[in-house]
Amino acid sequence: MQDVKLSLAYKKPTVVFVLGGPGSGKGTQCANIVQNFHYTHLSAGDLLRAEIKSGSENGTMIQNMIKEGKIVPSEVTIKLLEKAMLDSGNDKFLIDGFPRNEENRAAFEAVTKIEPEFVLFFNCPEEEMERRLLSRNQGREDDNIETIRKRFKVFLESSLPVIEYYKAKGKVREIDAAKPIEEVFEAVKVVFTPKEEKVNA
Ligand SMILES: Nc1ncnc2c1ncn2[C@@H]1O[C@H](COP(=O)(O)OP(=O)(O)OP(=O)(O)O)[C@@H](O)[C@H]1O
Ligand SMILES: Nc1ccn([C@@H]2O[C@H](COP(=O)(O)O)[C@@H](O)[C@H]2O)c(=O)n1
Ligand SMILES: [Mg+2]
Repeated sequence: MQDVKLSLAYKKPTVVFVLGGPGSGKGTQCANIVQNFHYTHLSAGDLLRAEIKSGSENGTMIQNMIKEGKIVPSEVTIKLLEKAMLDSGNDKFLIDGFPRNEENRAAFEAVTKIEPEFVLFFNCPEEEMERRLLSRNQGREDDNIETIRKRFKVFLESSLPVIEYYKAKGKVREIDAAKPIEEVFEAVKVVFTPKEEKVNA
């Protein structure tokens, strides 16, 4: 892992944290951003689910945490993110669903020495997020009403403070995520379009 750290420090990658409640549309919008702005999308949740499937020694622990809507220890998630960043060959990343709590945030900064360029925050009412999750139909073990309620609680208690932390630093770009997918992406595009292009448009 030392090589990974050295390489990431050398390349000074651009990182955008993509945050928002469960079902706010992070993954959906990241897919759109990738097509238009040459970022690599890394979903912390997807990496953890892949780790379970791989039969890793941490698999059972991760599976239990996800079923309970709990946040996996940072050490595990950061190792997966670092490896995925290095394997991608890119130097621009959308890190979706991370940092999820203060421990995630502080550990990522300490280990990688990377500060996010900005934080994209999809703000969406809970009733709308619940509707979306209950009709997602992707076979996720945590898309049931019992776990969804736990995930909402964790979001309010542990993830929102991270967003507040970055707000105080002027790094949050907030998007109204309750609108239809295309309208949300129109607002996202404005955030990713360089200032000089906006002036010339
Ligand atoms: N703006 C939108 N309007 C209506 N449905 C949406 C919108 N954005 C996403 N969806 C749908 O809502 C569901 C959840 O979206 P998505 O998986 O992108 O959310 P997420 O924030 O990544 O969720 P999670 O935190 O659980 O991974 C999907 O079925 C998606 O198609
Ligand atoms: N930083 C993270 C991100 C996710 N998890 C766990 O995965 C679950 C699903 O995450 P999604 O972003 O795909 O919704 C989440 O509820 C956590 O259990 C995590 O531990 N740490
Ligand atoms: Mg997602």
